[in-house]
Amino acid sequence: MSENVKINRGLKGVYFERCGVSDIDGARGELSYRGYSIHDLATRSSFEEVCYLLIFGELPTTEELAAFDARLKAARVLPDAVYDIIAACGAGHPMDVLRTAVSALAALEPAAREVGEEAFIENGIRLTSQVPMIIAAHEAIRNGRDPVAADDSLGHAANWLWMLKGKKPSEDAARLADVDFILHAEHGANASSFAARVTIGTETNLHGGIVTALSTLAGPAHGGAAEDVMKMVHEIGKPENAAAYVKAKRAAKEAVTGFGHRVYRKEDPRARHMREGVRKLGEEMGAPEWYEILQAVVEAMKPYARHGLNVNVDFYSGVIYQLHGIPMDLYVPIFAIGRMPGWVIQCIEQQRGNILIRPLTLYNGPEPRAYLPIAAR
Ligand SMILES: CC(=O)SCCNC(=O)CCNC(=O)[C@H](O)C(C)(C)COP(=O)(O)OP(=O)(O)OC[C@H]1O[C@@H](n2cnc3c(N)ncnc32)[C@H](O)[C@@H]1OP(=O)(O)O
Ligand SMILES: O=C([O-])CC(=O)C(=O)O
Repeated sequence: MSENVKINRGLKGVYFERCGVSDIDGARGELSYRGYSIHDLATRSSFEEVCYLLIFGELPTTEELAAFDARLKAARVLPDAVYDIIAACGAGHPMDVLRTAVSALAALEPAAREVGEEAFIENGIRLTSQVPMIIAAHEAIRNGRDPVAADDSLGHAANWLWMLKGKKPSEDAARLADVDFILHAEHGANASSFAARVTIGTETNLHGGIVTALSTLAGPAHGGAAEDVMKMVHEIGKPENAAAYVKAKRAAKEAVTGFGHRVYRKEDPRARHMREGVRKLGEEMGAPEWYEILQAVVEAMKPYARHGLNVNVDFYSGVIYQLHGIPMDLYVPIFAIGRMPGWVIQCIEQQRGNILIRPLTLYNGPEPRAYLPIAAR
């Protein structure tokens, strides 16, 4: 019987559910949220509007957006105990600190234990505001500074940069962060969202799902890629070294980070917005060499572009963060800020008409055998 079973390792190409949130056309390299092209959203929308769209299914009216924005701003609070926990974890990787702080919120805020659609929406909005606060507070505390209080005159992206740096960002910097969050907001059954759905499938609360998602996002095959791309760019050093770097990686059969995707066979449609951001920002800041190194890597990868191997969303984002003077270990947490509404809606979708997610593994261990007492082994 076992010979006839088809195993889908990594669940490649398996549909496990229907979902009306985002549509990824891997063959054409297209992405939309609730029917709206990612290109329209990245150029014309705001992160707050995209959060509303993802969670409630429609673009908001002016009044709906104002009310939603007020809910996000009202949620910009953290219990004192969370600041103490952040301080105690001070030297840890920011992603570990973020996950620990979100887990602590589950224990500290009684509403976090509630389940059901309304509770998921309320807690999802709360966490969407709290996640950037935690990351910024950790960055301040580990550098011996007091956390910067949120500024309610600023939108989500500008407020995040304000809390991180303690100075008001330029309009361009805030817009670039906003676009980055929009591009990262939702992506179907990616590893972290799928993991969150497995957790919610056991009928637990939203915070449990988000802690799972944060754990899963952290690895280099998923959210950790932007940090690794930046390390790669530093290692390459100058554009003329890119070809030798790529050749050595491929000879060693190692992945070149920032390339490849489980679903896209054309370029990841999100990459073009980040590429343009790197090019412009690099020129404005008198540091065009980072863009040149990235483009030299793209050129060097062309001979290996079988199976549609192209850059993904995180190939360019690291350089943008670096040009803004953001430490490398914050790159994965920044992805988490953007992905919050995607995780929230995936958890909501899972608990609507929930079914426990529990696939099978095909046994290939020893044949049945007799138990031997320890003295006889
Ligand atoms: C936001 C995100 O999570 S996007 C992804 C971020 N991650 C990265 O950038 C890390 C580097 N990329 C990778 O490790 C992979 O591309 C993954 C994990 C993202 C996807 O992996 P898979 O779905 O298993 O890749 P896929 O089946 O499409 O691979 C096809 C072929 O391309 C190769 N390939 C895939 N990615 C890369 C890469 N980055 N560099 C070189 N070759 C690669 C595979 O080895 C495979 O070759 P083969 O057929 O000769 O064995
Ligand atoms: O969809 C995936 O597998 C990974 C990805 O691009 C994302 O989560 O944004």
